[in-house]
Amino acid sequence: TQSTRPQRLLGAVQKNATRGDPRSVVQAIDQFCRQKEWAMNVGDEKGCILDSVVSEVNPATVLELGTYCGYSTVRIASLLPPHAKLITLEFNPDFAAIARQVIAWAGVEDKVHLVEGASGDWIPKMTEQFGVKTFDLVFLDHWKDRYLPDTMLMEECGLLRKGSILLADNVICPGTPDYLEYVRSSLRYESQYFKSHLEYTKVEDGLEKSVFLG
Ligand SMILES: O=C(NCCCOCn1ccc2cnccc21)c1cc(-c2ccc(F)cc2)cc(O)c1O
Ligand SMILES: [Mg+2]
Repeated sequence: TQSTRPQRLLGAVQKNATRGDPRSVVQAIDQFCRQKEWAMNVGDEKGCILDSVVSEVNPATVLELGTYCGYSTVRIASLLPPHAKLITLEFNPDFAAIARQVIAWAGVEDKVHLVEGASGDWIPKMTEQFGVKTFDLVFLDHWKDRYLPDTMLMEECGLLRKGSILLADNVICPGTPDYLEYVRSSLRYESQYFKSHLEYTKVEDGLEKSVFLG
């Protein structure tokens, strides 16, 4: 039977990356996606912007919406302080199964809690299920038409505090126009656009960083 792209990506990690070395896992995935098959990881160019935001925020609690194969999960987890927690949500069970193995290969499983399900169902349960009061950083990288409703849901559930950072991928390509309009016009957010490119291509894309003002 045919393998899937995530399965082939995992194979490239197991072949080319060193167990327990998150940076080598990131490099192996980027090499696979540049040389073999494109895949929707945040990628190396936007990944550097992600790294700088994570390092600046130095978060104790992180929520990632959209795990896919775990590329950004590994990038973020490798930069977290010792007792920090990263909760990552993945809707597709096949993607989640691959991501668990990529995360384990990188040796960051102790910092990561991968949850399978839909953001609309899980966001209201974050506090009771994981004991998280608020998130210091949220990385939005799931269905592009869910960025806005889920941001409003996080506000309603009290998961954002004064200073919480939202970092959104793909605000240009595929695009999240309603989300961009909201965070850029709302008096409750201070937003900044980081111009970049769609992973592994020359197409414009970028990350939007928005600080919740409370
Ligand atoms: O679609 C994308 N990502 C989302 C995956 C599903 O996410 C579903 N999903 C994951 C948790 C989760 C929780 N609740 C609901 C849905 C939930 C995505 C797409 C592209 C892209 C750009 C140009 C193209 F020509 C084709 C594709 C690039 C990206 O960087 C992306 O991130
Ligand atoms: Mg993305």
